[in-house]
Amino acid sequence: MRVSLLQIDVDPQESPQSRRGRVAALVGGQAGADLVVLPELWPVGAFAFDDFEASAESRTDGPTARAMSEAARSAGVWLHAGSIVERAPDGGLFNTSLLFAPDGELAAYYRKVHRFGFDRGEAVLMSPGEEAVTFAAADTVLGLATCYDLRFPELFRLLVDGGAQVLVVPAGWPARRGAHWRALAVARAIENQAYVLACGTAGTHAGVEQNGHSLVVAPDGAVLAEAGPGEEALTAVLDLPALAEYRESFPALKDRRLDAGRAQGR
Ligand SMILES: NC(=O)CCC(=O)C(=O)O
Repeated sequence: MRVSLLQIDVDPQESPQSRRGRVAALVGGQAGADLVVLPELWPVGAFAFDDFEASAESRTDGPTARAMSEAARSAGVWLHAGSIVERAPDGGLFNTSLLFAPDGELAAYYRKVHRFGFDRGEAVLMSPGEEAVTFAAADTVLGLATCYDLRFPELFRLLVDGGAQVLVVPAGWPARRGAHWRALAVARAIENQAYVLACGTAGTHAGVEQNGHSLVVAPDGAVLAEAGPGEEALTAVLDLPALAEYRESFPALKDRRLDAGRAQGR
């Protein structure tokens, strides 16, 4: 399975409309990949909180959904189009990832469960998603998560219980916590014996330097590919039969003790 992670530079000088056109062309350049992945909130910037309201769009027929549906169709690829600020029919905002099939259909969407910002930004401007989402695509099962979700291993367990073999994590991760990004992506791969595709943004927006350093991590924690800090297309080949063999030969997931009680204070 050939994957391409497009680590997009979110430059506030570039309009979302212009960036959408540029990203669509970049997706077009990945024809032949089985899955192309984009980062979190790349049309607006994950930290551009002041612009969330104005950039909110429909997940079915907003400008990003339409452009990415057409990009997936013309390249003939599965496209995880990163996330958008979704305006829900009731007016609420969500940080919503979109997965398009090679015919351009919106096959699945995931609303970020863990909102970042504590008492500001996304955490107060957006509503939380309530569901873990897995989806069979490109001859595997994808598990969907977004950025800050990386810090919550229990979400990833739900994805693995749902059959996920490839965990797709679009992000807008700040450079100042780059060490956490790498450690968490590798840990989620090892503990879940799954591939992790962690696709971040590049550049600086809203005064927050982005980490870049998108990662493709194998189920044993080996980093198969890592981007630099700038805009880049990162490619890798995932060996899905080897993943199944690895889970058989090192069956740690089967040793989970879901029956064990909570820790007791003594
Ligand atoms: N966009 C985000 O979710 C940022 C997460 C982050 O900065 C962190 O977990 O650290």
